[in-house]
Amino acid sequence: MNHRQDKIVAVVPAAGIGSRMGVEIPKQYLEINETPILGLTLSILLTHPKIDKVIVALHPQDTRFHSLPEASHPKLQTVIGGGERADSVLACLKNIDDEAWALVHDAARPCLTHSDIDKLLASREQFPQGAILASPVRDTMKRGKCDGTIEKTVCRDQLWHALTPQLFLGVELRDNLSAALIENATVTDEASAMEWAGISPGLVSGNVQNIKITHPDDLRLAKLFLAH
Ligand SMILES: Nc1ccn([C@@H]2O[C@H](COP(=O)(O)OP(=O)(O)OP(=O)(O)O)[C@@H](O)[C@H]2O)c(=O)n1
Ligand SMILES: C[C@](O)(CO)[C@H](O)COP(=O)(O)O
Repeated sequence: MNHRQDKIVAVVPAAGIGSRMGVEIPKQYLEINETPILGLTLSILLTHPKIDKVIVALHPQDTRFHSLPEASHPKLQTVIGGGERADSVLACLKNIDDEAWALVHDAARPCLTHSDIDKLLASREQFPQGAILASPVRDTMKRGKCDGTIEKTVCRDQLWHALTPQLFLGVELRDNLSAALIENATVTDEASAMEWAGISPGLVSGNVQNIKITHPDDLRLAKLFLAH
């Protein structure tokens, strides 16, 4: 395919408060092996040879970012994020060239590998409209009822966990995300905005260790994964 211009801009939503983590400081500043999660995530992106620029969305009241060693990296730019993850992503997308590819990656996923980034970038040949890293569900899937019992077993064929990064042409993602938000569509990841616009993004099987740190237990898992 014609990549038009092969400029890759990483977009990192890091403006959340980490309420499910249940601690005082935003989870992206919790440390694993004495390094803040956001620092770990940024260093993976900043050291990837194909990533030209990294734009990070920060909470308006963020006081910690400037203390990270990565904060002064020449490839890095910051913007103020919004009320929801999608608003933060959109704030970043307003700062990228129309023809650049946006590689959107959660600050809270510090176990991403360069080989998974390479796999996603290479998938543009197969999925020119963009793709996401994902992992097929492994367990038997149940739909529950409000009373805590099982309504039914759900067929797990073709069910995937959506991971990040998610890769789309910046201008297309920006237009679809902004239109989906105006229409109050449910947009929990970039692919949902593209799906809303009638596009079928590709699914690229990624490393299951690329977890999102959401609950306290995830910190222990991430530490284990990063040790290997
Ligand atoms: N308004 C928001 C909300 C979330 N995020 C970012 O989006 C990523 C994934 O979101 P999630 O895990 O839900 O983070 P939080 O919103 O911080 O967590 P919680 O939902 O538990 O409050 C995180 O890197 C988070 O910082 C963001 O940039 N802007
Ligand atoms: C984008 C995401 O990480 C994909 O798994 C996820 O949707 C983020 O938000 P969530 O609220 O934790 O689902």
